[in-house]
Amino acid sequence: MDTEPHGSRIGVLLTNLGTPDEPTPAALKRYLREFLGDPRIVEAPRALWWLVLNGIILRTRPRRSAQAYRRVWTEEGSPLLAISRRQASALQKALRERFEQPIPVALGMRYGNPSLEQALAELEAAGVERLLVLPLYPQYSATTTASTFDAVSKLLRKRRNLPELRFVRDYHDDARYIEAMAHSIREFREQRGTADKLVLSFHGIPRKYVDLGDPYRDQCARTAELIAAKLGLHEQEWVMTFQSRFGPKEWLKPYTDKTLKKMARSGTRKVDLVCPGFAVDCLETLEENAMENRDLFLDAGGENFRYIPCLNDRPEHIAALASLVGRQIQSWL
Ligand SMILES: C=CC1=C(C)c2cc3[nH]c(cc4nc(cc5[nH]c(cc1n2)c(C)c5CCC(=O)O)C(CCC(=O)O)=C4C)c(C)c3C=C
Ligand SMILES: [Fe+2]
Ligand SMILES: [Fe+2]
Repeated sequence: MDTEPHGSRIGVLLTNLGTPDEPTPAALKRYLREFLGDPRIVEAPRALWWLVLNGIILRTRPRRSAQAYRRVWTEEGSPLLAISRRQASALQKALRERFEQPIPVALGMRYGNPSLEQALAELEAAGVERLLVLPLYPQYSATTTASTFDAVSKLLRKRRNLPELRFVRDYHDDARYIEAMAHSIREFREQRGTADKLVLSFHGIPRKYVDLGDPYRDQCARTAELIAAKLGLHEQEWVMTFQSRFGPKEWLKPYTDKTLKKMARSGTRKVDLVCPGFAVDCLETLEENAMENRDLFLDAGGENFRYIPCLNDRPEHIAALASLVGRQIQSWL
């Protein structure tokens, strides 16, 4: 982290969801207990949910999830964490170049490690008095963005001397983010040819949350439309879907897996799939899409399934994030 002292002492807390420390049932149990215990993630009567979580889910899911994580684990550890670290250091470098002063960037995960507490302590130690929180969720959802806000404000409750605070709510229609997404898809297709259909797959949430006012689905739809428009795609050349369903209740539709199966059965041969809502490749993109959903599409009669990686630490992504930060901290400079 950039710690050279400077008058303005602006800092950025870059956050993402988090990941288990190891791909083992024990580590998964710790991670899932924290994650699924968050009332923003599962809105259910607490006592009842505690029983279901501890009595059923945490007895079975950690083993299954650990197996899935093992399929994507790298020498550097969890992809989400390894890539996020690269992102944070690239962003810090870009900010220093752009604003000609050190702007420390600390990485904190909503669940697991490095924790938000560790990241806030790093920034405090660097003398940061003006803090920008940037959750890497392009589309706002109470389950993710608001949950990060809850956790940061809870931690700041312990401080006597608060920093001046800004919080990025979302950047679903940010021109540089949309352009970075379109550029990455265009580049992929220029190198490898164009498929019959582009699937833009977002993480789902329970449908009820949207019915109660979560703007997530509308923001995903807007992002998808903007990317498709930037690529000059016709209506029949792309589709927005929602993945990673959890539990028996209805989630946002159309579901990614069911859509892929239907497409394969009705004659779509070549599919490209991209995940604009994930700033970083992770279990949900690398295992669920690039492995499970690929198999599903091919088994149902599809010929070619190509997964287009997330923006990760691509230079256009880092530049888009740096310009987002720039807009937020303009009056602090
Ligand atoms: C139980 C409900 C869940 C909601 C609501 C939910 C929303 C949500 N999640 C992300 C991003 C990610 N989720 C990831 C993993 C993951 N998600 C859930 C459940 C819900 N997510 C679970 C149980 C898991 C863990 C894995 C598993 O056991 O299946 C990840 C990947 C983390 C990694 O380590 O790689 C991300 C990223 C968003 C954006 C979102 C709402 C918009
Ligand atoms: Fe999730
Ligand atoms: Fe999943």
